[in-house]
Formats: sequence, structure tokens, C-alpha cells
Amino acid sequence: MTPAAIEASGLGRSFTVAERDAGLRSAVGVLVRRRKQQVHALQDVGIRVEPGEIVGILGANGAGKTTLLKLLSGLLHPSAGSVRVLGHDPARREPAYLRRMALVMGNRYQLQWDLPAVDSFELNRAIYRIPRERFRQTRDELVELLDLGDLVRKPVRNLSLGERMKMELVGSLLHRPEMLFLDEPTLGLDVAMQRRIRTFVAEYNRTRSATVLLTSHYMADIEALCQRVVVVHCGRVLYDGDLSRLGERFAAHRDIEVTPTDPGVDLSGFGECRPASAGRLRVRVEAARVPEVTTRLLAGGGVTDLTVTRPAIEDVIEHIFTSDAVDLRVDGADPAGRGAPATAAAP
Ligand SMILES: Nc1ncnc2c1ncn2[C@@H]1O[C@H](COP(=O)(O)OP(=O)(O)OP(=O)(O)O)[C@@H](O)[C@H]1O
Repeated sequence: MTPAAIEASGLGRSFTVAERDAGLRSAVGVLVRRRKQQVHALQDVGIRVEPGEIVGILGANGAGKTTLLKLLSGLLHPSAGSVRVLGHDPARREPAYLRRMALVMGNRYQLQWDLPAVDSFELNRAIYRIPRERFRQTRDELVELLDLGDLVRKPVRNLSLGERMKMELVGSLLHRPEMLFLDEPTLGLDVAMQRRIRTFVAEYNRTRSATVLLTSHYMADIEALCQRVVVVHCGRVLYDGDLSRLGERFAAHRDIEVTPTDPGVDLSGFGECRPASAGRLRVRVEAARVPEVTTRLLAGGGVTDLTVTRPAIEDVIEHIFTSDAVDLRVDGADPAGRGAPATAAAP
């Protein structure tokens, strides 16, 4: 078996935060007597990622995605469990590890605000001790790939959001990292720029055989780049497997589309009913009721054809994000047969 790019087990991270109620009295009181609370940002995460994979990390706000990327890149130390990335313990932040990975955050900038990006690139060359010739070659290649041209000579503060993000990517990739952690790299960008960044990430993964972990709230990013997704919910891994099979696992309902013989027929007794295209009707029912409802619809003789479809992946994700971890408790093995726990435990 080839060594994994990432291997984590029982990985967890908690934070101790001061608790206080609203109001002035509480603000003063907290100076005298501090109440503390433990926040479990991430718990018992088990994950194995193979070299060259692109894995999407999905989760609602506050689910623990950034905490996971920070643990893997060594910005945070774990409170529990163990993790190896490219054979290194990330928390030790060894130069040998830092030279092989990059963390890019859509809401944080590493380039010097008042300087042209090209100067920050020089700084990175010195920090990472990149040989001059290789540095020039990589920089020019990346600048061309991202159509940045002379923009590298403009102060970073004068660049647009999308131009700045592309510049951040160049700055982060000059040392040719094999491991890329991308936290919301397309945040706030327009659709065309999102697509440009996606194409670039796919290209970088392909040409450099880089392993990529990506978080994004844009499903288009995930669908375009990631066959495999890890869904983090309330700090735990709820699902680790093929994106295409997420719906099988978590879709709470199915849509049954029928062509009625009588266009005025009332099917609302079966479930939420809406008109679909070409005179068809769509009835939304709980997944468990599909066999019973289809049997009754066909036996009634009022429909000429019938198809059952799963909801769009966005709907499935929304269902997961808005549910309590307990609601999503499922039994049995993970569908993709990966190591991560397939059950969501009660908090
Ligand atoms: N330094 C910290 N101190 C206290 N709590 C923290 C800290 N960092 C993260 N948390 C908490 O840990 C939980 C997970 O946060 P995290 O930033 O990992 O979520 P996320 O999934 O990346 O969310 P988002 O999509 O909003 O960026 C949240 O409840 C957050 O408030």
C-alpha cells in the first residue's frame, strides 16, 4: 500500500472560551469571576487521503472545516488524536513540511498590501529558499496560467478581489507544494472568476500530481473538482465518500413525477404536489414512503407513466446543514467503505 498523503485518527480540537451574558453588569462581572466553556470544534475525525486526490470538505458555517485545515497545515495543535501529512506531524511545523504544503484562505491575505505582488513573490523565494532559475520559471508559468500579466507590478491594494485571489495563489504555489489546503478560494468572486480558479486548481492537481483539500460554500466548485467529499457536521465527520452517493444516503425525500390522465386530478393526498414540465405533476414524498405511494398511484390507474428522482445535491446538502446531528444519525457502514465514522453521535 502506498503511503497516504493524509492520515488522521481520533483527531479533535477544543477551545476554551470565556462565557458571558449580554449587558454592562456582565461585562464588569467577567473581570472578577470568569466562567469558562469548552467548544468542541472538531471531534474524533478519522480520514485517509491518497496522494493526488482532490477532496471537498463540506459543512455549514461553524461545522469545523477551517479547524480541520488548520490542524492539517499545523496552524493549530490537536487536543486529541493523531495526524500525519506527507509523513510529517504538521504541528511541529518543520521546514521540510512547510516546503511541501500551502494553505490558501479566501478571507486572509499573505501578500504585502502596499507592495506589488512581484515583490512579495521575491520575499517568498527567499523564505522558501527557491533556486532563482526554478523560481523565475514557476512564477512566469503561474502568472501566464492565471492571465495576470503586468498586474504583478501593481500594488496589491489596487487589485480587484479576483485579481488578488489569483495573485495569492501564485504566491502560495511558488515553492511547488505537493499538498494544497484551499479554504474558500472562490469566496466573493463572480461566476467567471470562480470558474477560472477551478480550472487552475484542476490543472495544478493534474500537472503536479498535487493532493488538494478544498472547502467551498459554492457547490459548483465541489461538483467540478471533487469526486470525493467529506461532510463535517457539528465537528464530526458525518460522511466520507463519493459526492454522487451523498444523495442516496441523506436525501430525506424523493420526487415522483407522473403524467396524469386527467389534468385536473388532485394528488395532494400523497404529498406536496407541484406542476412539472409538459403537463406532468411532481409529488414530493418521504424516501421511506416511495414504494407505497408508487404502488397506489399505479394501482389507481390515473397516471400513464411515473419516474422517481432524488433531489438535487444542493437540496441534500441544505437538508444536512439545517438538521441536528441527532436527526442525521444513520446505521451501517460508510457507503464508500472509507475509514471515517459513518454515524453522527449526539453532542
Ligand atoms: N480560536 C477559536 N476560539 C474559540 N472557538 C473557535 C476558535 N476557532 C474556531 N472556533 C469554533 O469552532 C467551531 C468551528 O469553527 P470553524 O472555523 O472550523 O468552522 P467552519 O466550518 O470553517 O465555518 P465557516 O464555514 O463559517 O468558515 C465554531 O463553533 C467556532 O466558533
